[in-house]
Amino acid sequence: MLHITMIGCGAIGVGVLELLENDPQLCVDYVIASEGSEALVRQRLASFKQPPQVLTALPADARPDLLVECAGHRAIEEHVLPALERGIACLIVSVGALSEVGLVERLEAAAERGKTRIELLPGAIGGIDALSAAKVGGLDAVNYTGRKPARAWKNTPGEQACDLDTIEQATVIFQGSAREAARLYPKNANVAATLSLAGLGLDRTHVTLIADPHSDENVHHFEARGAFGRFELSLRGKPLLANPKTSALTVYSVVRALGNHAHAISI
Ligand SMILES: NC(=O)C1=CN([C@@H]2O[C@H](COP(=O)(O)OP(=O)(O)OC[C@H]3O[C@@H](n4cnc5c(N)ncnc54)[C@H](O)[C@@H]3O)[C@@H](O)[C@H]2O)C=CC1
Ligand SMILES: O=C([O-])CC(=O)C(=O)O
Repeated sequence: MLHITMIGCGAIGVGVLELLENDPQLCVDYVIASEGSEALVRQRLASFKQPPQVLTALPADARPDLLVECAGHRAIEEHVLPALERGIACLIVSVGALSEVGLVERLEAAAERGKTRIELLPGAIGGIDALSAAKVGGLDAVNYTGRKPARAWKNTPGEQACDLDTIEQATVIFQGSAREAARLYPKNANVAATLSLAGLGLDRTHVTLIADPHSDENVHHFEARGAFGRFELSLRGKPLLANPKTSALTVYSVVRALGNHAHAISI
């Protein structure tokens, strides 16, 4: 059985715990919550048969097989870097955090010192295997378009680009590099950052973001061209009820990745 520590227990975390509850090969022993939110998280987990222990930091003597981050950018600094130094393998869902200058190098150095590994999860997007394989032969262009319901862009610079409450047509709220998208839209830039890391990098991946008042899906579309040929992928993700910014596929991506570590065959 694999012993897991989960960082963050919001929309993704609860979804993952629900799906793992009856898996005999995976056990989440600890959930690490942010300071002050422990009681709320315990309440969220009250209906579980064997709820994980809720703490604000991993105990010094804990030695999980895997640590999975489902929390947000700050948690990488707070929990993932120290865990890597301790030799704990980490799975990261907040891939957008890696667009911060120098963070990739710090994660690599911490994993090397701890003689362990970091796995960046595909989350809300697919085709990352094909894109990173295509990169081996050389890529010429990667263009990504993220289209979400207007309400998903609340509290982002999208509010300055248009009136999200009254737009009647799908409206482009951003066009530029993945680096700029990550800076301006940190909570919506995970897919752009993942495509950049697998493909052409933050400066050469072109991003378009759209607020769509008629959509209730998170639509991720990208096109890649290179020596391998060309492919495009369009993924119409259903948002989670608990957080409309997050696609349900992200939960399944975490469960798949954990299962691949525990089961005899990984796919
Ligand atoms: N790779 C991908 O495709 C996607 C990645 N994400 C990332 O996953 C993260 C979580 O998403 P949701 O569960 O929908 O968000 P959420 O807001 O529902 O839940 C996040 C939870 O993490 C907790 N948290 C925040 N900082 C923490 C810290 N430093 N230590 C411990 N707990 C902390 C919060 O209190 C909250 O309970 C997002 O911030 C986003 O960056 C989200 C969607 C797709
Ligand atoms: O669709 C999602 O779940 C999240 C998303 O767009 C992103 O962070 O890039």
